[in-house]
Amino acid sequence: MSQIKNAACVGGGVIGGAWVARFALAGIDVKIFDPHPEAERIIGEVMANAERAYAMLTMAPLPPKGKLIFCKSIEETVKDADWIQESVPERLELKRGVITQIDAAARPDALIGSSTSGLLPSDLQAEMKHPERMFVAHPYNPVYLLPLVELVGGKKTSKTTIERAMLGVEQIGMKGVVIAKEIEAFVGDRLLEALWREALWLIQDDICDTETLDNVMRYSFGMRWAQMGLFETYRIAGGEAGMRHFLAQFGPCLKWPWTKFTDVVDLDDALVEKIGAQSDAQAAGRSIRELERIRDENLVGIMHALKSGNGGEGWGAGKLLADFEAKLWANAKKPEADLGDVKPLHILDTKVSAAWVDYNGHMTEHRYLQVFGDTSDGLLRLIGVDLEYVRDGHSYYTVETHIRNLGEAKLGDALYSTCQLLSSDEKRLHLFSTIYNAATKEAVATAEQMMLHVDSKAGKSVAAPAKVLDKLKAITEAHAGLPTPEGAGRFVGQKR
Ligand SMILES: NC(=O)C1=CN([C@@H]2O[C@H](COP(=O)(O)OP(=O)(O)OC[C@H]3O[C@@H](n4cnc5c(N)ncnc54)[C@H](O)[C@@H]3O)[C@@H](O)[C@H]2O)C=CC1
Ligand SMILES: C[N+](C)(C)CC(=O)CC(=O)[O-]
Repeated sequence: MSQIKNAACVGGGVIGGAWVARFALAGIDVKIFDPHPEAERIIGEVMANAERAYAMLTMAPLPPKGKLIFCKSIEETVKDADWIQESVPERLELKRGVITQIDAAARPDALIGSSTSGLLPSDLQAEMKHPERMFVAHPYNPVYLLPLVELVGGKKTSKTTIERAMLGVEQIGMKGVVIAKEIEAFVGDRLLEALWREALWLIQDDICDTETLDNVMRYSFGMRWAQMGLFETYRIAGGEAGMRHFLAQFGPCLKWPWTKFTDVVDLDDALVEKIGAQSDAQAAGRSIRELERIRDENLVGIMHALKSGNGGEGWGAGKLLADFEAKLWANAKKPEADLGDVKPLHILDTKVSAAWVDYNGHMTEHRYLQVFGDTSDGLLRLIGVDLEYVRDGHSYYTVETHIRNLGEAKLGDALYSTCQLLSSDEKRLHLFSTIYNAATKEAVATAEQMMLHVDSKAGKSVAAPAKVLDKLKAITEAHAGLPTPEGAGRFVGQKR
């Protein structure tokens, strides 16, 4: 499949809005059709949450954000799209009608995915003229952060369509899994349905309340599931004899009356009110958007932890994030600069995200180090020390940093950083970076740093190769004519 350049989202609610964000943050223009009078506001709020989450998730250079274009009809929305994602309410007749309407207006080579939680693709594609290009692409909320998409073909879906869909979801940083046979609710939602039914019985029968049930999950097996899933968890639970022992020991329990979920609880008004009241108490006055932001921060933290898991190779969603970031760096515009320019190099442009703001209402201290770290990374890429160079076993390590905070940076402030080389030799790189407020041009912080070129396998400093030193020399000589930055050579402490 050629790259997705234009996407279309029909339905922009909880899921459709998050698909919009996922496509747009992957640099893809998105046309949207949703008759809801508040659709633009709702999708704008989802987009803001998504951008906040991505600012926490990665410092890799995202492509320029795709345009969001709100359309007045399905036809206008889908006519130029490479990928069309349907996310209207879970009603078969409504979905079938919308998908048939999409099919009639879409380009012959367009892919048509449905976000349905459990309807069969064969049923959805029944009235299409070109059913071969329709499939289920079932995501998990929030689509802009949870990478999994269940790809399910119907009786008339072509093999090529599923292959193209796999490439498409990979392009936007997601993990496509192909479900071998269509079945209602596919895999994830069947598992979730069983858990959900049992949970409702436990609340109905006053075994526990919603907070207790959620705590049982989040302080125990919920954490296991986030990285080991079910079967790997149980393999380990079988001890040295592994899965076969686990099955032998816990197989018989399956016949004991441990669960009731084969019967569906009667969601009568009393139970709805009981669950609603307990859920309200749990939320403790937090709005949905506030809960979404807490959820997103937690999900980012989990993915960061998994990114360094498995001995640093990454695990599960963390490895997927690492692979996606490597692609972002590889696809990023190669930094260009006139290395002989007699002025500090302009390296990084960024914006203070909500995740960077602390209880003092301004950018918190460790985020300055993050920006200075990304600034020195930007300088290193300019002299050819990029991920490929690092993979070849050499790098520059920072061995000393002195940061001065000169002012405050507030939520939403646009910032940029510059870098001046104070000196360099075959092993050392002495640099002075400054973060400026892009609007006022005032310096908000400086960092003086010493970096050492290393053989990362041997774990010792070695001379950098000529191809790097030549570039370093050009910059150092150009910067030799600059005034020594105010603050260079400073140390922490009061004047004696
Ligand atoms: N909410 C969730 O946790 C998940 C939902 N899904 C599936 O995603 C689909 C959408 O669900 P949600 O986003 O939760 O629902 P939602 O109610 O939040 O959003 C549905 C949107 O569709 C719009 N809409 C209604 N008729 C339309 C039409 N004819 N054309 C265009 N837009 C129309 C509505 O205005 C609304 O904004 C469903 O199939 C659902 O099963 C999938 C994964 C998770
Ligand atoms: C509750 N639900 C069936 C809509 C859930 C899903 O479809 C997937 C998810 O995000 O949990």
